Amino acid sequence: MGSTINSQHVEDKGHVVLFPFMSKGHTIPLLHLSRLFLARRLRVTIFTTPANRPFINQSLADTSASVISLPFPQSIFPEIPAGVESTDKLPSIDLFYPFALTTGHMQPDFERALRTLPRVSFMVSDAFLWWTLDSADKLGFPGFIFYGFGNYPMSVSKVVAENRLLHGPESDDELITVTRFPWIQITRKDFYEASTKDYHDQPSQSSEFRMKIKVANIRSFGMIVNSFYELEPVFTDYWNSECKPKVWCVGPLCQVAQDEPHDDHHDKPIWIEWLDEKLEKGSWVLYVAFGTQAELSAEQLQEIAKGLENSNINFLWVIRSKGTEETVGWDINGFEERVKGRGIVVKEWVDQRRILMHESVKGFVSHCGWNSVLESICAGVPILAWPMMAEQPLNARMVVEEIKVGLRVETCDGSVKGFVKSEGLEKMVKELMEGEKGEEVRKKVKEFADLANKAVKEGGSSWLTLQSLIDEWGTS
Ligand SMILES: O=c1ccn([C@@H]2O[C@H](COP(=O)(O)OP(=O)(O)O[C@H]3O[C@H](CO)[C@@H](O)[C@H](O)[C@H]3O)[C@@H](O)[C@H]2O)c(=O)[nH]1
Repeated sequence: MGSTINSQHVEDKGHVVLFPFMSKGHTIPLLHLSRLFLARRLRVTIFTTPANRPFINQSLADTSASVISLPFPQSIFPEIPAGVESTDKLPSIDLFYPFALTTGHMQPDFERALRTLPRVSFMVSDAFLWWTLDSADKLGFPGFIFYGFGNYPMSVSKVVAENRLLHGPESDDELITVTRFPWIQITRKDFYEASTKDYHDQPSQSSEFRMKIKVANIRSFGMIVNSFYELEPVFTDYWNSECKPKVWCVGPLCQVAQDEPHDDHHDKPIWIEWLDEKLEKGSWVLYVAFGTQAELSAEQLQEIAKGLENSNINFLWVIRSKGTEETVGWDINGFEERVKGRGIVVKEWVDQRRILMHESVKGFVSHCGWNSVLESICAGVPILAWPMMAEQPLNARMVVEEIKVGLRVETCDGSVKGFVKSEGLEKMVKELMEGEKGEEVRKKVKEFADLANKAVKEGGSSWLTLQSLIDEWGTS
């Protein structure tokens, strides 16, 4: 899992094309995967768009990966502002479907560029870029898809859909037993479709997108999954014995970064210095962050602030929500002043993995984006699960009920995506950091951290799976 892969080391054991979806949570793991291919002596070409290119160039600056950017098409949907080329820059995540559908217009440019490349052995592209499978088909190389999440949500969703389980109950909060996995109970609110404004307002865009993805699934030669066998053996076995296409678990991909050195003299952000100080004093810190997509209301942000303030726990809170200072009644400066010495708020991009790996960090309040879950597991940090959208409610169920590496935040109406009052947060933060249940999940997450580490080491399950993928499809 070396981190420096320069051109001298790369022999031509095949050529892989990668096309990540334009969203950080989808791009970051595929950049890690590209390092793994380079380390196994494959040539790598990554496709992206001009506005996303700097992030990719910077992430892979020390490698020989080639990056090609294709113009992002003018959207036929007027709501998508010109210049927006990634989901985190959308004015609202409600525009996800128009954005994703717009990418389809890149297909001609993609195919023109592919025709100029050395022979491609295989492609790994995000399933959200369904049209790339068409291109692979036309140009005669196998295409694999990547979703960015694990086998648990995929398997549960499949069983729920096939058995039309969401059609039965009268209320969105009623518990439904997942027939094939009867120890799991879900509610309609665990699913994006059934409970969001987005679905009801844009049923045609949503179903058009889902249909395209379904076809891409059928066309693909397999799914590359950012997970490891030992984390979800039941769901991986279920998928590979009863469903298609085959899944290849090659993660956790964030482990690729585990050997990356940090130049502490030249590269030490103030929040890492702050964590160092806490560590010196023997104090524990709670990390609070909700990924790159979640949109929290000003009201919800205020409740978080109050809950953290009242908890008396040390915390590092990364905020990306728009409109914090501007919102009436939200005095973030006053809040920072009051919690000075005990808590800090960061409004910039952070190296999340570095924070989670810091020895002072002993808990993570997370929206349960799959990358955050894996990064927390790898760092041995237990999670306070607070799912907000997409497959996050299912990830939260897995974290809390299946692998038991976290607790769930208390919502005021008890539902999976309900509003969280300061008291509900304060209570569960204390339980995670100081309580008995917190201690149990802390112990459990360390066991999985160990398994994750073994999975990616030479001879481990993910290491072997990647090798068999390359042996089967790599050599051109
Ligand atoms: O300041 C920041 C903010 C984020 N990150 C990284 O960005 C990624 C965020 O990914 P994730 O935790 O999965 O959250 P989202 O950005 O919300 O991810 C989207 O994509 C995921 C993968 O498909 C899904 O699981 C989520 O539901 C979906 O919201 C992680 O690697 C973080 O470490 C940073 O390094 N610094």
